[in-house]
Amino acid sequence: YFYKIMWSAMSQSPHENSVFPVANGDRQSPIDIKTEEAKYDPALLPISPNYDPTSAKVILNNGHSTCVEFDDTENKSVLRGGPLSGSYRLRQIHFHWGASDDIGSEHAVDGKKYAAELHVVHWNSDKYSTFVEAARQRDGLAVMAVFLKIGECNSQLKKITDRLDAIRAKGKQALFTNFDPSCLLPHSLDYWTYLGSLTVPPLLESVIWIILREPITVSSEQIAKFRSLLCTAEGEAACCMLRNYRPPQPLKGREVRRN
Ligand SMILES: CCCSc1c(F)c(F)c(S(=O)(=O)NC)c(F)c1F
Ligand SMILES: [Zn+2]
Repeated sequence: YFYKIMWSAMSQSPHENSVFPVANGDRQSPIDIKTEEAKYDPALLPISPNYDPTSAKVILNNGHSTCVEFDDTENKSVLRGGPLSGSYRLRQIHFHWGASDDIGSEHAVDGKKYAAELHVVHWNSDKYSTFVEAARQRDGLAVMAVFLKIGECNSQLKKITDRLDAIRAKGKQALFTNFDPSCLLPHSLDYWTYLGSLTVPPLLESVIWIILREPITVSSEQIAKFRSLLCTAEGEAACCMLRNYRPPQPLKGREVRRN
């Protein structure tokens, strides 16, 4: 239901700012990370993802991205450490990309954009009972972001891109289990962190962002497969999902820290 509210609102207005005043809020995402201004914080712990592959359930096309959803009825797959207090339970992963390989990520690094960006979405299951409740709290969500740059084919991402043909139209889903999203993380888990928001309506300012500094490598053909997804349902005039990233938003005095 929350999901439907989120996405239906997106189709109501051509301009998010008019429908969602929070779009002009003080902690909007994404941002352009100015590496020289990021402050080293010795108190920041290493991040500790601990995912059970059996918690993966389905892969789906929601009309705005492809996502893999996980069973979050218990603390089977959690993220701890880093800037977080307590356990954040894995909810879903999804991707953002652009119409060409020179753009596509949501966050930028010193003005540089990557070809795509993976988001691993978690919610604060220590303090809140559900994802929907957590999504309305300032410390409710933790999203780990991984940049995707163009190079060799990524054999781990292939587990996802090989399934996209089965979920080409909006609303399609397929069983997808025995998958640990750690397989999509880079060797180094060094990160930047800042307080931000969802990057899709309702743009809730409830996200603790953890942006991994090392990108992973994927092939141009793999990103092209994302663009072949449809943002339209079966029976509707087909429209390809060519891009789904929000541009960087004003920092408004926020601090970006690094470990
Ligand atoms: C199940 C309800 C939506 S879960 C979700 C999502 F689908 C999404 F796209 C983003 S995002 O803003 O785009 N990226 C961080 C989120 F933060 C989310 F929490
Ligand atoms: Zn996202």
